Formats: sequence, C-alpha cells, structure tokens
Amino acid sequence: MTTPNGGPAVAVEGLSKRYGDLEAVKGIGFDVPPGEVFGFLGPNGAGKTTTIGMLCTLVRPTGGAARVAGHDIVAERDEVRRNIGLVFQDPTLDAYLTAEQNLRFHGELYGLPKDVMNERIALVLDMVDLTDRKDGKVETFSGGMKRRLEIARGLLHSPRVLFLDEPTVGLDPQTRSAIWGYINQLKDTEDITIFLTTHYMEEAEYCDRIAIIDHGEIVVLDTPEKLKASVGKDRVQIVTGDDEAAIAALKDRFGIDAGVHEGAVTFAVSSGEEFVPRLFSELGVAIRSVHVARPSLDDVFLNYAGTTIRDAEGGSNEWARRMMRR
Ligand SMILES: Nc1ncnc2c1ncn2[C@@H]1O[C@H](COP(=O)(O)OP(=O)(O)OP(=O)(O)O)[C@@H](O)[C@H]1O
Repeated sequence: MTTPNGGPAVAVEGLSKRYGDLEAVKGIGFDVPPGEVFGFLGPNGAGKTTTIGMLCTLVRPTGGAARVAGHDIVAERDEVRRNIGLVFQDPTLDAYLTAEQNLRFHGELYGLPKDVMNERIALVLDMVDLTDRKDGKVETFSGGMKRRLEIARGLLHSPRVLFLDEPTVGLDPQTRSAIWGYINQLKDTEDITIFLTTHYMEEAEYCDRIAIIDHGEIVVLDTPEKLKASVGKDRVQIVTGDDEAAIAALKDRFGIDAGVHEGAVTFAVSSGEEFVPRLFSELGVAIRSVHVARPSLDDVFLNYAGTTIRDAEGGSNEWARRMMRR
C-alpha cells in the first residue's frame, strides 16, 4: 500500500490531548509504514484509546499533528474516515439484524457500489469464518463471533488502515488465538496497515513493531525481538531447600537482589546460562532445580516503564521491579 504522498500509513508528530488538567497524551511522535502490524501497548489509562481516537478523527487533538493514509486528521477528517476501518472495544453491531444485514448496512453507509457489495460481503464473511451464519441474527452470536463480525465489517470497504482497539479483550484464549489468525491472514490477503492496541503482552509478540505507552508518553518503540534483546537480562528461578538462606547468599556472594516468586527464588542476570554453574559451585545452599528464561515482553515493559503491566493495573510484583531496575 502507498499513501497519496508515498509516505507512511500513519505519521504522528507531537500529538497531544489534554482533558482539563490531565494531559492524557503528551506530544507523541512515530511513523507506521504501509503494510505493518503496529501494536500500541500500555496499561489501563496510559493513553491508548485517546491516541487511537485522535487518529480515527473521533477525538480532537489539543496539540501536534497526524496524517493517516496521507490525510490530516483535523483538516481532512472525511478523507481519513473513508480510508480507515474501526473495531472498537464497545460493540456497535445491530443485534436484531443478521450478520449479512449488518454488513450491507455498513457498506451502504460507505457508498459501496452494488456490484462490489455482494462480492466484498462474501469475502469478509469467509475471512472470519461466518459464511454459515450469515443469516443468523447477531443477538444469537457468541462474544467471539460478534468480534469476528466487527472485524469483517471494519474491512468491508477495503480500508487502507484498520484500527483495532483491544480486539481480543474479554475473549477466551481459543477465540483470541483465532482472531490473531485472521489478523495475520489479513496481512497476506489485503493491502492494509493494522494499528492495534492491547494490554496483553503475549499478543504484542505478533506485531511487526510495538510502541509502549505509559502515562501518555511513548517509552520505547521497536520490534518485539529487538526490545527483548535490549533488556539483556535473563530471569533465573531456583528451587532450594532454604529460600531465605539462598536469598542471603545471592546478596552476599554475588551482590544480587532476589525474591520469592511462584514458589521459587527469582532474580535477573545478564547471562543466565553462564551464571548457573557458578551458582552451583559458589552459593553454598542446596539447589533442587534451576530454570532460566529469556526476557519476555513483560520484562521489556518492566524495564522501560519501571513496573509490570499487571502492577500498573493493581497487582503486586515488587520483587521483579526491584530486580530489573538494577
Ligand atoms: N473524555 C475524557 N475526559 C476526561 N478524561 C479522559 C477522557 N478520556 C480519557 N480520559 C483520561 O485520559 C487518560 C487516558 O485514557 P485512555 O482511555 O486513553 O487510556 P487507555 O490506555 O486506552 O486505557 P484502557 O486500557 O483502560 O482503555 C486516563 O487517565 C483517562 O481517565
């Protein structure tokens, strides 16, 4: 896909949004090239929905600028709207209409020509595996089917950029993985850029690049692989005969802060596999088993935002915060 000016599918510069005293989005900037699956990641209240709302022309920015599919989000609202598809957290399907009627209604709103309409409806229904249920009323659909239909509807008018706000929130793992199957398939079958928000770290792995937003600011932006490599620390978990003694010995002999997590003494070191032999020879406490894990995107978030995404949402993971900050 190319935009009219041959530039990025989404270009954001110094974009901000203030609600009274609260600056929800603080002058963020980034580009999304055509064809990318771009993930916008952050805890509740970080500013994800506000940003997506501005890019979709539903929320008016208080500062900065952005272009979507080559069009300015403030000066060219209609052009932006024509070129985007939206799937938001709150369902907006008509429950008393059938799946096909919902799509047809949307196609008419977008002025899809009649000859194209039937073909597009058949294509998007097939894409989300709802062809068999096209005559079923939406009120009889499961949560996952409704979300799939919303995605189909978002795609009906062949948008150049598809915005998905938390596309899998509240769905069971099986349906979540099916939705990701459709998103990946889209990359191959449609000429489209996908911009999605999520607070599921494991899902961010599927994105080509991710930006982590926290308190209205982008703290880091890169591919999942590069972000994980940048953390540079492995997570080591050991099951010991005496956790307290092990924690004291780790501090004493190696200067490492450890804590007990999930029933194991847990800490972070730069090269876990090389450290393990030293652990056995120098710790002086019996070790029953060792587990070494490469950094996950959870660790990435912890490293850059100084908290885990779960902590930011009210959980407790103080041990990890301490370790990764070192
Ligand atoms: N219309 C509004 N009026 C006032 N404050 C708002 C409004 N919309 C959002 N906010 C505030 O702006 C901040 C960012 O909210 P936003 O919904 O963008 O976050 P989010 O990252 O999408 O969170 P979530 O994952 O919960 O959807 C929050 O502090 C929120 O309370």
